[in-house]
Amino acid sequence: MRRYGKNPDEDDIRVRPNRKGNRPRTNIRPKHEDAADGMVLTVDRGRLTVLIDDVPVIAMKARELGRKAAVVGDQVSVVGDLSGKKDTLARIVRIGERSSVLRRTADDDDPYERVVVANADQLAIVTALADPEPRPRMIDRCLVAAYDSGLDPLLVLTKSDLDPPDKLLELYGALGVPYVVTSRDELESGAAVARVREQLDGKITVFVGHSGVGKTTLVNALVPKGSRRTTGHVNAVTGRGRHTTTSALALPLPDDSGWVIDTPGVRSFGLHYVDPSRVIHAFPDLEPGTANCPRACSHDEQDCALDEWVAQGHADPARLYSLRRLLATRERREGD
Ligand SMILES: Nc1nc2c(ncn2[C@@H]2O[C@H](COP(=O)(O)OP(=O)(O)OP(=O)(O)O)[C@@H](O)[C@H]2O)c(=O)[nH]1
Ligand SMILES: [Zn+2]
Repeated sequence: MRRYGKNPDEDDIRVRPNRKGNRPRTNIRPKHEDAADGMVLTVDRGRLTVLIDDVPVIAMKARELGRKAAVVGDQVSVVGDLSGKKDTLARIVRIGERSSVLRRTADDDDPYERVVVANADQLAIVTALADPEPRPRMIDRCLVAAYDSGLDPLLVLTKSDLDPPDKLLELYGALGVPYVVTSRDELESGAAVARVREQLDGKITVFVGHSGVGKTTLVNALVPKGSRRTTGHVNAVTGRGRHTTTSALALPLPDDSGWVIDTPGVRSFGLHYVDPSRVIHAFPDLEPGTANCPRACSHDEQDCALDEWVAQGHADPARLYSLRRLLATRERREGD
């Protein structure tokens, strides 16, 4: 016999005995009416940390959700033990509609796309100006991922004490990507942090960058220990640091001024899924020129109407050149 109460299953639509008789019960209850809403901070081997009313709660996905995975940044509804106490495990019963999804495939040939982060507004592409040398193709691939996902890109150029940013900025000038430049001195004085924060204000920003570019240094400066209250506990639970986790981790900026989502180990983005027609949305000056393109035009082929559009003076040739350079990064080359 199934009993109501101990482990209430919200899908159960049987009429609850109404001993007091003062509240009419219906057997058509909304699903999971008592669920609490929160945001996924990190995922570790099927265990998700969800921030609910400032309390990090460990939860797993309810079976009824099927194959759909909840990812960092997802807004979810949770039932069960929400105390956040050790060894408790709540259940995620609903994943909210996503305003954006940042996807990648492990490889360009890998048709299985993974959603890395949901609901982010901005992608901060962290690149060192030297040590390690900047890799423009890697930056381009990240830009394509941002444009494809509908995230605003932001270039964060670190280590300007080692090399000036001029050359790189020239390369990205035509794209009009916003940027901030940081150096060791400015990190220490706080000037760099203030400048970066300005760009993050009120937004959910995903930080990507490959090893050694200074991402950890920057994130630590942006999100000081004191404002990690919520995730200090998480770290103890997920053991981040003790073993490597493949998940992103959401960290609150001080004074509720936004979120930083740190992504370990995203060296590049497999771009298997990218649809040129979504990327072109990021080029509103070129987009009208695609009206005469052949069907499913890659915008990087002989019959593409954009050459004509630019030749007629409707847009800057440098913009078309940049678009094509970005689209070309979909073909993986050695070193990507
Ligand atoms: N010269 C200089 N060095 C910096 C700057 N920022 C960070 N570094 C150094 O660069 C090295 C790498 O910095 P991290 O913050 O660990 O880089 P990361 O991108 O997080 O790298 P992983 O931890 O390997 O993922 C460290 O030795 C930092 O001290 C900077 O602005 N200027
Ligand atoms: Zn075209």
